[in-house]
Amino acid sequence: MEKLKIQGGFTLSGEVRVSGAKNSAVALIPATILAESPVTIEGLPDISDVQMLSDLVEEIGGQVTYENNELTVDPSRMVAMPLPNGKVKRLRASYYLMGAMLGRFKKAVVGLPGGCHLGPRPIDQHIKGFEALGATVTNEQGAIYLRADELRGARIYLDVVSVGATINIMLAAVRAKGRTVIENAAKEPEIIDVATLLTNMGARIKGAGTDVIRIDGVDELKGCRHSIIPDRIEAGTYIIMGAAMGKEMIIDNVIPQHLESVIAKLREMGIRIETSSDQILVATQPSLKAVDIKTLVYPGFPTDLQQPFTSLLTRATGTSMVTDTIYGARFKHIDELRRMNASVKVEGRSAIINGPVQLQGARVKASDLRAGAALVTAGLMAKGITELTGLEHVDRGYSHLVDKLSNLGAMVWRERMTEQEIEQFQNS
Ligand SMILES: CC(=O)N[C@H]1[C@@H](OP(=O)(O)OP(=O)(O)OC[C@H]2O[C@@H](n3ccc(=O)[nH]c3=O)[C@H](O)[C@@H]2O)O[C@H](CO)[C@@H](O)[C@@H]1O
Ligand SMILES: C=C(OP(=O)(O)O)C(=O)O
Repeated sequence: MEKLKIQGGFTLSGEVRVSGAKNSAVALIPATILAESPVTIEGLPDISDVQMLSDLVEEIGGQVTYENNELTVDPSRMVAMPLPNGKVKRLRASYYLMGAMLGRFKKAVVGLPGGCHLGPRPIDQHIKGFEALGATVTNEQGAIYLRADELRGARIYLDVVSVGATINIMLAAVRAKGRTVIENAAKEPEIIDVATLLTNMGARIKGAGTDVIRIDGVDELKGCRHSIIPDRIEAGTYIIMGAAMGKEMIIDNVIPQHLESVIAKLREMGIRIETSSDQILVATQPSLKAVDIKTLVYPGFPTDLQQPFTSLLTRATGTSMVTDTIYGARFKHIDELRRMNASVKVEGRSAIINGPVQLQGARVKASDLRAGAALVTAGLMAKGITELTGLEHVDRGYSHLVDKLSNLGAMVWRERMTEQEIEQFQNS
């Protein structure tokens, strides 16, 4: 087990290249199950969620090769092997195995997913969608059993705008008979990316990226090559780090339109930001203004960036409020920020931050992926050394974090934890 150490206070400059999008990758890999011949995905991030999903695809008989961030899956010998336990519990996106296996085999057994603990994360809308397509769905001892004699297109109105349900229904519906219409669909860029792959495989999908998606089912899908979109959340994390500590820092391989809500807020704080077609330049300023943030579905401010943004707001003058309308309990990082001298309190779905304060290095623990990103951001800003544990969360979503930050001039490194530290960590 390792911990991350950060000696804070160093200016960040130079260029950082963003990796492929985690939330696309974790859907694109299960989507390969639907093809009859090999699918290649280029530009995948080196993160544990990708490793986990390619292992799961291998477990059901996929032949997987992975080299230079390029994954090829030959799905021709796959079978509908039950996956009730094990790796499926270690990430959220294992739920996409349900839609993909249901589409291809008309049956699946997949354990309930894991992922970040952000309060309740039900999958009722996924199940409602599968049932509308004609599947029988039961929950038996923590695993979802799906079976259908035949999948038939249907009109599905999502009661909650859900990224996961939108993609999962799309994965099953591409192999249903007739037309499926998903209403009140999520509009995140990752949904367009998955629809692009499926379309290249031969699927007929219209409207991905809008709130009505129409899918005409086909009898067969073939292999193809697909290049993944850049990770807007990883990019946003580096922009926030640059807003805190950057001197003309450049974020490369980014689609600035994916981050308009974040860029607008940073400009409101007084941060200098310049955008070009695939790069963003960010430079901090001596004094930053407090702002309020409310997370919303895309294109609103992403919930996945509210935690690192909270760390940045400790430097702003005045009172800021961060309200998470997607996950009302996504505030486990706040206690840790307090250990670092932040003046933050949580009231209901909001965190209230008073600044500016000088953060101090401390021993802190990442309770989830973006809590980790928040604490790394805080560590970069802090006086002294910050020690971060819980790196298994961070490794789910940040490719080569230490190398990328070191190249920007940060003083950051990983160290093996002692037996005593591991015991303390496990008991905390
Ligand atoms: C692997 C992946 O892509 N993860 C992202 C995905 O998670 P995920 O797909 O889990 O998030 P959803 O968009 O489904 O969830 C949005 C909201 O809807 C609720 N809900 C969702 C489904 C459902 O069946 N019933 C229900 O009530 C959730 O509890 C949440 O409050 O979108 C989230 C919201 O942008 C991001 O934080 C995650 O990084
Ligand atoms: C919540 C997240 O991931 P997951 O849905 O995979 O847990 C995230 O990426 O911030």
